[in-house]
Amino acid sequence: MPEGPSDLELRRRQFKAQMSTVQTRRQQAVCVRRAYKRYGTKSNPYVILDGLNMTVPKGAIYGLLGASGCGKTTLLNCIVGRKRLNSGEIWVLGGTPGSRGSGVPGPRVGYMPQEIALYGEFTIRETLKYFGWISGMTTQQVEDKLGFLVSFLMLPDADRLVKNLSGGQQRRVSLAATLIHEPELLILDEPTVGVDPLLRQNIWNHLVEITKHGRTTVIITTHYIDETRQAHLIGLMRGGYFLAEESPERLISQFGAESLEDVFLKLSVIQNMGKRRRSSILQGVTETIQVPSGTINEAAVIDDEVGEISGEFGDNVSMSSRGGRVSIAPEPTENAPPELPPEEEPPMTFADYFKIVKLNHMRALIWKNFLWMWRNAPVMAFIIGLPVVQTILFCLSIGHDPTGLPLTVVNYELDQSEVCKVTPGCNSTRLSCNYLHFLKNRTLELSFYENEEEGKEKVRHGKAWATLVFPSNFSDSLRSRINGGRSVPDWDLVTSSVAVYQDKSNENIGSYIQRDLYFAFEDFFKDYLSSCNIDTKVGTIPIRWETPVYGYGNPDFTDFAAPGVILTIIFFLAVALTSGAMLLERNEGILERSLVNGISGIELLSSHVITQFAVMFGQSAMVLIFSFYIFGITQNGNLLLVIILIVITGLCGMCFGFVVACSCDNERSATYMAMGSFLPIVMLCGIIWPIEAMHSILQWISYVLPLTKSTESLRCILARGWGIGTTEVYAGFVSTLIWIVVFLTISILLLKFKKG
Ligand SMILES: Nc1ncnc2c1ncn2[C@@H]1O[C@H](COP(=O)(O)OP(=O)(O)OP(=O)(O)O)[C@@H](O)[C@H]1O
Repeated sequence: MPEGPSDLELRRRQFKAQMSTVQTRRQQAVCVRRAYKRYGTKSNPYVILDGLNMTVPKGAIYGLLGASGCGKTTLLNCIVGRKRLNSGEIWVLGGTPGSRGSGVPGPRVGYMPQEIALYGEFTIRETLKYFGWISGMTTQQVEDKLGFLVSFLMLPDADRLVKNLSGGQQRRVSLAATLIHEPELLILDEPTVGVDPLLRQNIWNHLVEITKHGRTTVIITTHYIDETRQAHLIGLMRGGYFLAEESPERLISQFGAESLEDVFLKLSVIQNMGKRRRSSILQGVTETIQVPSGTINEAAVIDDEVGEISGEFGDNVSMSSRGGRVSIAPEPTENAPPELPPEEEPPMTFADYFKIVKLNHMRALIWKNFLWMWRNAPVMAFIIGLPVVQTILFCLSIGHDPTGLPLTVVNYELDQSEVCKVTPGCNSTRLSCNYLHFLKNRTLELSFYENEEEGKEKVRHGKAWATLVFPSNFSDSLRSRINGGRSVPDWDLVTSSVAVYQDKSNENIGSYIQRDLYFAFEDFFKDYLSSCNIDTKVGTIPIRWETPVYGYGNPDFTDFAAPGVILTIIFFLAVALTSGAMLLERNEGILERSLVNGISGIELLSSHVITQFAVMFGQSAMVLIFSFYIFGITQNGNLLLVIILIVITGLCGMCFGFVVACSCDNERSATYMAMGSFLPIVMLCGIIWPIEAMHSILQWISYVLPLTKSTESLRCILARGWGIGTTEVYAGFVSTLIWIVVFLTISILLLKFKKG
């Protein structure tokens, strides 16, 4: 008894020819017309899609075949709305991908990219939960589907971490994540790579099963050409267009070939010859290898001459069979036609502006981010601990007075081999030694030499920072200078001074030595005057230093630098953390996958802001505790203001991190961008040196940098105890908030428009 038509054959018969109009194209699952896509520049284009037409009827399994690098993934990315065509049209499930109301990208589409695109630190269950949640499923629905997928795809225990699975198992988890929410359109980029033949057959059976009722459509790319025999339609892609778009059986029978591989080979030969010798040879070739009329895209063969590729080929019509125009489309049914998205994008209602985030998306994203942090606890501990380490290093190493600086002394007042000893009293003849005693108290290291040349030699060789030379009658001359009044001879004025030969190559050390010499002299002189019963005030310069209005009598560079350093640490660690997390997400393909599932740029950024806010809060708290309570950095202001300023600076850093991640394609360029911005910002925002000392043009640049105003503001709060009512203080808050808005806007625009 003859066997009846198989299930597959019955399904294929449903795809019947009809005229192609915009309305019929919108009825297809996917319809691509005159797609042109190039990479590279206009002057040096690398054309990937060159007038490609494609028609995928609803309920079909469409096998997309072509050599590696021919542009299959690019085409699929354009279909799911992640890449833009340079010209041409695409309808997906009746709408234009990316337009409002089309539902694409969104849960109507399931996209399995070529790369694994999963978090290695998640278990299979957690992975499916994440993708289920973002598609609007409940946890229970995910659990119900999980069991089926695990057994159908022969996955190991659902609580195994993805990173511990084999490559093939990981691909199957990726497939499960695409199937979990039963989308209307499944786009699978090489799902069967690394899958054993039995499971491959199971996957195909499953695809046949889910497409049976016409609700689900599948586009699948594969390198195993012959497995697409089970597809309803296959498109053979080469050189930027389809050589053929037909049912596999028809192709095989029309070409008299044994396999689809043979068909592809023959079509490729025809295309090559066409390219070499143009259409004139077409006839000969088709005669030789008996190519059936109406099968090949002749436009593809003779493209050089005709120029415009037939817009009708995607409707499964060759130029030679134009009379009998057909297109593959589902048979019109008695039932009402499927509901299509609106042709024009509906205008935004007032309420739409407030529906910028979906709760299920936010929940899934935040849960995923926290789970990632939890699974990477050592990394997170390092990230939270790093600012503390930086703060400790800063407080211990920057701004303190240098100690133990070596000086050489040549004292001609001493007899040969006499040791320099303190000799108290008004008539002391060793006042030089008394002065040197005060110098030693200021932690300078003194070493004595017999003559000036030897002392200077030490300075020249970098062994000492200065040499001091005391004249032989220093004490007597000094006394004469004090007692002589107007009649002091010039000679006594000269010999009562100490000559200093300094190495001033180091500005800071040079200044510290000068300061110590002055201060030590003041102390010595007061001591001397009191031993002579003279009022010590006579020995001071006639300027009285009263208690400072702000700060201390002996200013500390640590206090000056601390506000800028604290804000820089918080800002740049937030940059590193955010850009790192986003680049990881993007480079592993998870970002792309989430965006295809309908996650918006705003949702993605908001979820990162929320999760990393928690991290930043921890970082800020630790920095505050260490700076103010352990190292005692001056804090005269309102602590709440300090906390708010530090937190919004971290937020600003986070937003800059988004810009870095969105504008750089890999970690290396992100590192360059972060470094490239770090150094100028640190130099110009007044942390190291007062802005007033900069070149006037740089001062202007400095004022618009993100950390300048906030550093000044924090300094005013900490050192002066000013409140938010002061211009200098609120300017820091306003400038930081403006930068947050600027960075966020740039990131959202980059996420939206930076597509291929
Ligand atoms: N962003 C890009 N910039 C420049 N060239 C690109 C870019 N993406 C892809 N290409 C190039 O475009 C061509 C088509 O790439 P595509 O990934 O679409 O091929 P494919 O058919 O999917 O290949 P395979 O089967 O190996 O996955 C390749 O030569 C690739 O190098």
